[in-house]
Amino acid sequence: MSLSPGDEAARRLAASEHPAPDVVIEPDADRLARSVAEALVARLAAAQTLRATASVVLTGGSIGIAVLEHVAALAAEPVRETVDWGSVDVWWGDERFVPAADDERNEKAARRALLDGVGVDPARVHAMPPSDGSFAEPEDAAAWYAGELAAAAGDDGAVPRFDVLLLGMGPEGHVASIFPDSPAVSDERPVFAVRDCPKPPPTRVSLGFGAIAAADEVWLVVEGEGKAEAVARALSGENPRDLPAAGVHGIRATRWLLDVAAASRLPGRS
Ligand SMILES: O=C(O)[C@H](O)[C@@H](O)[C@H](O)[C@H](O)COP(=O)(O)O
Repeated sequence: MSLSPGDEAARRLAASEHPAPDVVIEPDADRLARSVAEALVARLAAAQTLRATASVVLTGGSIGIAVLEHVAALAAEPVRETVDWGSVDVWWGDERFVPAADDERNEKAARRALLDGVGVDPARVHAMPPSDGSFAEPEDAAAWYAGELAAAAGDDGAVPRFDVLLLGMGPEGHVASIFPDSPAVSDERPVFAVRDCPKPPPTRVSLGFGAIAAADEVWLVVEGEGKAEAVARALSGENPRDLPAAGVHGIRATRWLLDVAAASRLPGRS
């Protein structure tokens, strides 16, 4: 008995457990950042038409912050969709465990790029604690953040269902602060401390694979030739222990949002 195309797709989806990732390629890093910003505004606005609130998990890194800068610019343009930022829950995928005023903080960069200019509700901005806050140790900061996630999740469990979870990726395939062959790849907690991180600063707090998988959509935003090999390996099903970016999936969608350079090692692209 031959399967109809719809049956075949359902069979593949069931077999794959996760929807197949989709790949979007933009000409360069700036147009990638703007395209992701437009898509993020549309997705959050759409979520708010359904339930008045929306939730996003931000990432650090250069392209992650560039996206926020473009979102801020869009907020100043007469656009089709508008986001009620006062009803958006903002979380982080990872954070450097350094003083709050340190320029290395992902939160500080996100506030400067977007949050301080769009009227977010302070009670809905869920920053991971700094090293000069209430917690002297990153493990305690992580435990507190796990409580924040669980409180927001309510009956849904340990982690709320995020509408969009943004991730950058390092040249060796790390996402958030989950690095290859590190304890983080097998840590099943939703959030944990990371020490001796290969990317400075060395001490961080990071979501784990389980929390990332709670997102409705996971968007990996990657630019540059230096990451092309890792992109190709991730999309060819590499072991997440060796290449963490290969191990992240959204419930409904996993989107690889690339510039031409980062996509250059994909089949048919070189
Ligand atoms: O805190 C961090 O450093 C980020 O969360 C990290 O995971 C980042 O997204 C990647 O390292 C990509 O960074 P670039 O976009 O700057 O290459």
